[in-house]
Amino acid sequence: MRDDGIRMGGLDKQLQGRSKATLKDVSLRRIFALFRPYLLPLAVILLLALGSAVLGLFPPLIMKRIIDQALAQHSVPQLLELSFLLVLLPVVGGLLGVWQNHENTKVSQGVMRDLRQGLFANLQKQSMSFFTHSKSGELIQRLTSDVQAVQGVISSLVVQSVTQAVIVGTTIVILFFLDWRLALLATVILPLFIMPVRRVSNIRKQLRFETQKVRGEMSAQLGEIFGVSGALLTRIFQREPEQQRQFEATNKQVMDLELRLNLVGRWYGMVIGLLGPLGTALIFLYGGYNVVHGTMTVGGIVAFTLYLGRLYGPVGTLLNLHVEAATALGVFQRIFEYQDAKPDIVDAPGAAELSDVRGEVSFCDVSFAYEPGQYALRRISFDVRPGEVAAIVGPSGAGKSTLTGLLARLYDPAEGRVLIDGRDMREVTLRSLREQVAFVTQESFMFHATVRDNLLFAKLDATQEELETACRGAYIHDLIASLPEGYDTMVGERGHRLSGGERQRIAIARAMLKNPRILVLDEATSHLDSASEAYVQAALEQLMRGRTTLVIAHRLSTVLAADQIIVLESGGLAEKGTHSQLLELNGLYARLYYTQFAKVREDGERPK
Ligand SMILES: Nc1ncnc2c1ncn2[C@@H]1O[C@H](COP(=O)(O)OP(=O)(O)OP(=O)(O)O)[C@@H](O)[C@H]1O
Repeated sequence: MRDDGIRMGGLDKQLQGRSKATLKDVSLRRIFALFRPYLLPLAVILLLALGSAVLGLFPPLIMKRIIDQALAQHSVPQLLELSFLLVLLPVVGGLLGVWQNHENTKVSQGVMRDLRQGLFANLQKQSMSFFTHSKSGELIQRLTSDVQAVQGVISSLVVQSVTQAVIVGTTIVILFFLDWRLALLATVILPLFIMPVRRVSNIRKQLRFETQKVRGEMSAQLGEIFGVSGALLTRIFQREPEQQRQFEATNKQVMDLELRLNLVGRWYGMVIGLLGPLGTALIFLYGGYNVVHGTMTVGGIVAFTLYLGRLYGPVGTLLNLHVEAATALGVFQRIFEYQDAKPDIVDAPGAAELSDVRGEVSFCDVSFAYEPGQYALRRISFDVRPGEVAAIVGPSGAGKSTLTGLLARLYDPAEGRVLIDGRDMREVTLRSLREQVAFVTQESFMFHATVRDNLLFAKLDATQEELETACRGAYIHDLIASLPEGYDTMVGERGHRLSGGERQRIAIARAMLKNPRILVLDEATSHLDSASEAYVQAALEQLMRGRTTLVIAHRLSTVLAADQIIVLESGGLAEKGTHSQLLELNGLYARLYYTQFAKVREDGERPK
């Protein structure tokens, strides 16, 4: 016990030091607010619990009567009657218990559903920067097992605390009613056990927070390692042993934390366990003395010790509840953290609908930084007229993807404005803006669902005819039709059963279904063979027809066909103009042309 105490003291300090930085106090009011929609079932639960508590008060009194009256008077009818009551009361209590348990589960499951729903809704509102800063495994952990972890506490917090308090209260009254001196003796030892509870609770709260955090890290690790891309990378580089070691380390951390969590409070549990025997011994000593002197009956002592069980048991439970509830606060803290995450890209107050879009895009002095002070784009200005194609070129890391991301308001510029048809994007609703913009990137994500579902993602109410028209336009219909179940064929996670070019063409069909005015394309670099690339190219040409297009260009034909070329370098606008204008300048574009694009020409493409 001493050993635990010493260890706990060290840990206590260590965790308290850390807690200042990481843990805000989670208000109980906020937790109770979760139960507001369930006031009626809660009232039923409390009534049932009170009923059980009151029923539980009778057996010791009945036993007292059996010993002191029925047995003393040798009355068999009285004995039968009282024994029958001794059976009847627990049966009724048991039935109430079953009902209460059912209501409990309904409320706790309801609260958990609400928590998950709220978290999910808030995560859906977050901008892309939230997701680039989080690990998906960790998000899943908070939504699932963190929420699950509060289940036990939800019912204990609400129901147990009240019922146990009622049992303690009524039992103390009865004890004093039976014999005030004995009652005093039985209750004076209680404060001894209450004192350390706060400290134990705090340590457990911190440890629970830590444990869930490490569990979150573990989920994140697993999500990456066993995701298709991660699994592939691991196998190619044969990093299985290292990952095994990393996992072992996290796994051990979880185990150690759980062990510490279990250890803290074990000695305390043992002390609470001593409460009953200690109290009973005192009562038998003092009560027995009174029986010897004829001032108390044997039935009185028996009833008294039975009530003691009803006093010490619930006191122990209440104290433990405090500890358990505090432990759960650590988990609530993690859940609330995500519930409180404020989305940074939201509709401005009074934002208007963007309708009848012509498709004019303007960047006016736009600067952007992912991290404060580190600009990924600096003072970019250009205009693209409706239906025009702007090719964006530049060395790797120049800011091409960042620039296109601003167009769908995945991020907001730090300075300057992005305009569509002369209107600042931030003045229109996100929904109406994003309806007008479609992306086709190199990595075309497919959900693990049928081809049809993946297509319908772009337009939920599209008819089969619309799907087929789009797929024909994207040169993918024949392939889909040849799959075993046609449009109802499942595609694996990330569409891995389809080739890169096929996935891209499905993505193009998806964009066609969406039918936006503005298009953002990230051209495939080299992972497509020439036949596949020809299909993708033809599909893209169909898609671009009549739409304003910003294309991160890697192909010579694209830059040649573009109405203007925007050349980026280290986040700045280096040059802009047509192919021939830029070649004349003999600057960065000319250099790129002779190194990057001329290489493509050697591969068979011919400049016009
Ligand atoms: N989520 C992010 N957080 C922080 N920095 C980022 C993030 N995404 C990109 N960057 C940085 O911003 C700069 C521009 O990146 P961007 O992806 O826009 O370049 P790019 O021109 O598209 O490159 P590439 O042709 O290699 O795809 C780079 O320095 C990059 O490291």
